[in-house]
Amino acid sequence: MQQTVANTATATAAKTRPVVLISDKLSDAAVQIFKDRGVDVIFEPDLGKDKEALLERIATVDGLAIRSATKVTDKVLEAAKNLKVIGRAGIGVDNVDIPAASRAGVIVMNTPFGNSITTAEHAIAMMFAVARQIPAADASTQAGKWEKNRFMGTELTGKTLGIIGCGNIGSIVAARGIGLKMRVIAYDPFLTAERAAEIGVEKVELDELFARADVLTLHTPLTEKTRNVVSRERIFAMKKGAIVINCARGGLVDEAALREALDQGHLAGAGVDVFSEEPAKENVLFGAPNLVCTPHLGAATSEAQENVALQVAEQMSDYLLRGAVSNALNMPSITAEEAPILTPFVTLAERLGSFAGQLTETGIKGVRIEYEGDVAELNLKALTAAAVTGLMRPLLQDVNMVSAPTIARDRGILVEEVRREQQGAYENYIRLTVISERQERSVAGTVFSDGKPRIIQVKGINLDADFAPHMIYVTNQDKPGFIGSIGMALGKAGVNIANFTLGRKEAGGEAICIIEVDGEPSADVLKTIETLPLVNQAKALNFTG
Ligand SMILES: NC(=O)C1=CN([C@@H]2O[C@H](COP(=O)(O)OP(=O)(O)OC[C@H]3O[C@@H](n4cnc5c(N)ncnc54)[C@H](O)[C@@H]3O)[C@@H](O)[C@H]2O)C=CC1
Ligand SMILES: O=C(O)C(=O)COP(=O)(O)O
Repeated sequence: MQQTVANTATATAAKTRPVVLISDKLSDAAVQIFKDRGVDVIFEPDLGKDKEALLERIATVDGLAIRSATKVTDKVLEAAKNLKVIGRAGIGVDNVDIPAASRAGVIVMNTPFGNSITTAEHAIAMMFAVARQIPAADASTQAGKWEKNRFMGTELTGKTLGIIGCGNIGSIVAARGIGLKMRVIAYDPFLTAERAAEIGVEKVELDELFARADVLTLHTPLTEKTRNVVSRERIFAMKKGAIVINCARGGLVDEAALREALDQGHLAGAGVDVFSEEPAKENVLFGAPNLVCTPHLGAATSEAQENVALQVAEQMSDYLLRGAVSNALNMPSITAEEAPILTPFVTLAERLGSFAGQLTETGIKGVRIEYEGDVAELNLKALTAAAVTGLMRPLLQDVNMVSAPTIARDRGILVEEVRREQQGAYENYIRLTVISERQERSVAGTVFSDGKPRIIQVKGINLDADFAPHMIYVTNQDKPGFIGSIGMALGKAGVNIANFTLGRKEAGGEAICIIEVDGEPSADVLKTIETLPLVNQAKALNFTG
């Protein structure tokens, strides 16, 4: 697909000047860059809010530059007959249906660092605004009330700042918190003990973070794993008088429960920049005591807006005019000449990484990728980047092949690459081993002559399976009755088995079973499998998008 996409873009450039539609409020700096580079621009800053008009305007353009107001749905992508690239001038891409974009052959790029300092500063500003009730005190003072006794605040020095999501923004917030003499604790499954020590935060589990934080601040992307992470139960498990700050995404918090906690005085206040529905003209939170709200202003400084606008215009122009790809979330960064040879191995490496990433729950210390046979002669940088991207993507929504190696390095994740001549029966063989705090887990694959990647080994156990959209990974004991019991359990739950693969260490020993199913298995189905007598573990694996 990479080559097709790249060629299409270059071909367009050869014929006519490509056209980019800007459907959100981007800095004028972007328009200038596009024009200077040879890209025509349609600048309609309010278009993102008008779904019907967007469907119409998107039909013929080559590129779409957006912020968070434009929702790029399946429907929008369907209407976009000529679209090659979507550029997000900012970080979060939860407003873009990336699997749908991939399916449509449209690259999605973002600007992963341009607004992170600004957003971290907003979180800190919100923390002070809430701790000292500044907006309410301001309104009261300007109303001539002089209510000196009404606005008793909270001192932040010595208090515990709990950070959920210690990536780019979270670690800047941590540094600022430490500067304010706060004790900083963080929950982030990708934060290693070494990285935590380096940035001066104490790594804790989620429940402990909720129990200890005086101020809780959120800095994770919105994914299916993070949605509602600040749940009712967790809000009420917080200390009385604690503060919640959300400058990440609205869907991370149970807004109704937060409202109740504020009304009851369980929480002393909250600072909310982002809402489950935006624009938030109405919200259950509005009117709650000591609630400070801003209309998604986290990235709203002229510095940050200039950064992201310039960057997105440069990246999009580079792609549309030269086929060069950077900061793409759904496409490896490789040249058009390399693409046809590398593509099947990039897919294999990314899927092996994703396989391991979906099974890893504790901090990752390192990853070793061994290449044997023909594949060892290729551009291993791209392949390793693809493997690391796959590994981190289950948790880091925004990771891509360009940023993955840097992110891994920043987080102290050691990436080891081993190149070998062919050793066994396979002409090409890639084995990926994840070294986590608790264990080592390896998965290996190959690309057959049909160009399709296959799983051929897990934890040293030979088997043979496709990377299917929905799979169940089971570890079990190799004893009679296992296949029957699992088949019965799935049948009873109405789950259709498309394929079933087994492998074992030795007769009667440790075994692995990979089941391809039609549709995503529910948590209940996985629980049922896990309670079967011979089963040790059952996990869902997903290879869509
Ligand atoms: N309010 C605003 O205007 C802005 C909001 N944002 C939001 O902030 C988010 C974070 O941005 P960055 O720090 O640049 O992203 P990042 O990718 O550098 O960091 C996100 C961190 O969250 C962690 N994480 C992932 N799943 C997790 C989970 N289940 N529990 C705990 N941690 C988890 C990741 O390991 C990672 O370290 C963005 O995705 C975006 O949604 C970003 C910019 C502006
Ligand atoms: O970059 C992000 O993730 C943001 O949330 C910023 O959103 P915005 O560009 O201000 O609509």
